[in-house]
Formats: sequence, structure tokens, C-alpha cells
Amino acid sequence: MSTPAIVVDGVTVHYGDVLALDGASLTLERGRVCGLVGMNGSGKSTLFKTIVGMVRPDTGSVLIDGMSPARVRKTGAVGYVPQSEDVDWGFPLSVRDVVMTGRYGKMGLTRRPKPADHLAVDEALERVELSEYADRQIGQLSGGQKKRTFVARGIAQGATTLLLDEPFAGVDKRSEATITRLLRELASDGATILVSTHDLHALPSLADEAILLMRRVLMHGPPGEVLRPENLARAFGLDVMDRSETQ
Ligand SMILES: Nc1ncnc2c1ncn2[C@@H]1O[C@H](COP(=O)(O)OP(=O)(O)OP(=O)(O)O)[C@@H](O)[C@H]1O
Repeated sequence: MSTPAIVVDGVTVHYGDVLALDGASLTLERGRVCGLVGMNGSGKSTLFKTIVGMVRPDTGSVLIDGMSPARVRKTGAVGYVPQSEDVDWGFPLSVRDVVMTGRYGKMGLTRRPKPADHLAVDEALERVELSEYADRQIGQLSGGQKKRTFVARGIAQGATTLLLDEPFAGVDKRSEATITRLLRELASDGATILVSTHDLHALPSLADEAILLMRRVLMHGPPGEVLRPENLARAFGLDVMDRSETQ
């Protein structure tokens, strides 16, 4: 069997007294889109940050393509689309600048882009349909364009694992459809995608599998099974399929 794309094994994370993850374990195979579902505060962002190596687990381990987060970070194999709240949108960076940061690992210490870097950025912008916004400051984008900028960064980086923290929050239907199509295309090219969302109705058309998180993985399987009302009731404590979104 090939090495799984992501293995999270018994990960526990505290922020001071707050227990954010409590023995979370999961394995994701290559070329799959997995939806991550859980109520506010269930540890979704913490799980992403642990996988990318921004948060260190108290116990447990993370392997990406069989490597530690610190090691894999240097390869650029993991792309991360953070929650909007985690980004300083006032920073004087254009869309092109943000996408170019995905190439830094390949540039060495000078960080001087070569023609191949410019080409990779142009191609990534085209793929997410943002070429005409390339020189716009990132704060002057719509919600969907902001998300697509970070997806483009992952593409320019050549990421084979992409982690997206609520890419559909504050995004209109058209951008949602564009992002969904992109993620499906990237997965069919072999990328592994872990994506958190509150939009449960959209999950079956987006994801091959789903995870229910409540500080630990309550369930991991086909979306139709994971989203059954009795399972959602365990994770959310209410009948969420009667609502368009869970909050
Ligand atoms: N930097 C931090 N310092 C202290 N507590 C934190 C920090 N970040 C997260 N937490 C707490 O850890 C728990 C898990 O938070 P996390 O952001 O991972 O959840 P989430 O599932 O992503 O939530 P949401 O759906 O609201 O984004 C919450 O109780 C949260 O308040």
C-alpha cells in the first residue's frame, strides 16, 4: 500500500487550560477530498494548524507523505488556505504577491523570482480565474476572490496536499461553485484535500468522505453516512439538516 497523504495519530492540543483536540486520529489517502465538519470550537482550525506545523501537539503525531510537518513545510507539498479571520487583509500585498509567496521555498534566500516562478504564478491565477485581479491589493477583493487567491498560492507552490479552513464562508454561490470545481480537479490530478465547512448540504457534491470532529474524530466515512441525522445530533446536539448551515 502507498504511504497515506496525512496521518494524524492521537493528537492532543491545549491552549492554556482549553482542550482543543483530545486524541484526534485520522488517515487520508491520496487523491481524495475530505470534508471536515464540527460545531464552532470543535477544533477544526486547530487540526489544520497542527497538520501544517503552526501548532505543536502536546501528545500524538502528524505525518504528511510520511514526513513531519516541519520537514514537509520545506518541500512546499502542503498548501494552506487559512480562515479569513487569520489574515491581515490591510497588508500592502497584491494578489500576485500573495500567490508568489507560494514560490518562496523554491527561490532560496534571495527570494528573487525567476521566469519559472512568474510563469507558475500566472498559471495559478488563470486556473482560479483571477488573472485580471493580479495587481489588486488583497483587502479590495470579494470573499470568494480572497479564498481563490490562497488556493492559487497552493497551486503555484505545487502543493499535493491542500488544507482549506472554511473556504465557503462569506462566499457567493458562483465562487462556491468555482472553488468546488477547482478542488475536484485538483483531487483528480492526485492532490489530497481536507476542507472544513458549515455547509452540510453542499458536502456530498464536494467531498468523497467526511469527518465529524468534536475535539476528536467521532466519525469518518462517506458523506451520506456521516451526515445522517443521528450522527449530526452527536456532534452538534441538534437537528442541523433542517437548517441550511450550522453555526
Ligand atoms: N489561540 C488560542 N488561544 C486560546 N484558545 C484558543 C486559541 N485558538 C483556539 N482556541 C480555543 O480552542 C478551541 C478550538 O478552537 P478552533 O478554532 O480550533 O475550533 P473550530 O472548530 O475551528 O471553530 P470555528 O468553527 O468557530 O472556527 C476553542 O475552544 C477555542 O476557543
